[in-house]
Amino acid sequence: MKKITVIGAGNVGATAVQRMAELEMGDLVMLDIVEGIPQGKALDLMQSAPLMEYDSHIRGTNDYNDITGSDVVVITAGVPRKPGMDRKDLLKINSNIIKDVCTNITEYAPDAVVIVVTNPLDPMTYLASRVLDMPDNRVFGMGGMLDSTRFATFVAMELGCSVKDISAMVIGSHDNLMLPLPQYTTVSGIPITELMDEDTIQELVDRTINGGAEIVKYFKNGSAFYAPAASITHMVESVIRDSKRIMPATAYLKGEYGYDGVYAGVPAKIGREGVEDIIDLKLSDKQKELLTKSVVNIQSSIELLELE
Ligand SMILES: NC(=O)c1ccc[n+]([C@@H]2O[C@H](COP(=O)([O-])OP(=O)(O)OC[C@H]3O[C@@H](n4cnc5c(N)ncnc54)[C@H](O)[C@@H]3O)[C@@H](O)[C@H]2O)c1
Ligand SMILES: O=C(O)C[C@H](O)C(=O)O
Repeated sequence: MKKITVIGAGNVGATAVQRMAELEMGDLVMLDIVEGIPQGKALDLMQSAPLMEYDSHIRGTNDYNDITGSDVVVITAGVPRKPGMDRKDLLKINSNIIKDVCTNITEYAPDAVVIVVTNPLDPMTYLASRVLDMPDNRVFGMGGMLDSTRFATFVAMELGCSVKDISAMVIGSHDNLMLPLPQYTTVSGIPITELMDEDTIQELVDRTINGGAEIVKYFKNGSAFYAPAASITHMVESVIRDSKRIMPATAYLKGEYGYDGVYAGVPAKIGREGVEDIIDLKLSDKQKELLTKSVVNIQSSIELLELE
């Protein structure tokens, strides 16, 4: 059995653990700073196993000793935004949490592949990679995966077709400057540019960009977690099964798309080693311009990080 740890037993973390247990992806450890919460949620999930028929063991803990030997560690620890806030408003508070969590991962699970989920996603992934002191390919973020599943959902709603035939691609930052790519978003191989007019596509693009805020507005006191947990599960599965699936990931760029030394969302091959390859897509001039804005925005957040 593989060992998967999720740090943060809140909405996203606990839902991801539930999804991964139900798929029997491995034995799971759920760690949180609050005493009792991970233990109680883990026990509750274990008591679902006879009915849902999974043999994954789930341990809830506050002790980093329990993450030793993890193959994958997912970081969901952190504060979610409330209506009226940007993800960027969480930079300071969540930086401190990422530093604490990553210092412990370095000590207790130095061989794991680490997937960052905490917002603001792109600078938090950069920060995690600096604290973790691991090869850059073993640290990446989940953001574009969620944005792409949202885009796919809206395309299916618009066309009245099955979501199963849709493959969507969103790159760039996981914020208002993300870049949904219609020419690489297909229905059974047919680009949506062949199936809808420009105005309709733009409406779906705008809804995707505002997808997180749309949910925050409903909840009032937190953010999305079902689709984020599904996105985490999809990425972790590709690592633990070494499936080498290609999906959007917040990866460390070393010249790809013309950028160096920054984390941003790009299509990547995900396997046992983490990010095993990055696909350099051909973009239109307008898309290149928008990607630059997105990356410059990530860089400006990185500059605000207090790195030793
Ligand atoms: N990247 C994405 O696509 C994406 C999607 C959804 C949510 N998020 C982000 O994920 C984070 C978590 O969201 P949520 O809805 O689960 O929030 P939540 O408040 O439900 O859960 C967060 C958990 O983190 C724990 N925590 C805080 N500090 C900790 C520490 N130092 N060590 C261990 N645990 C700690 C809290 O006790 C809490 O249980 C937020 O920052 C949110 O913005 C990102
Ligand atoms: O919107 C948020 O703050 C949470 C997450 O990044 C999302 O896109 O749902």
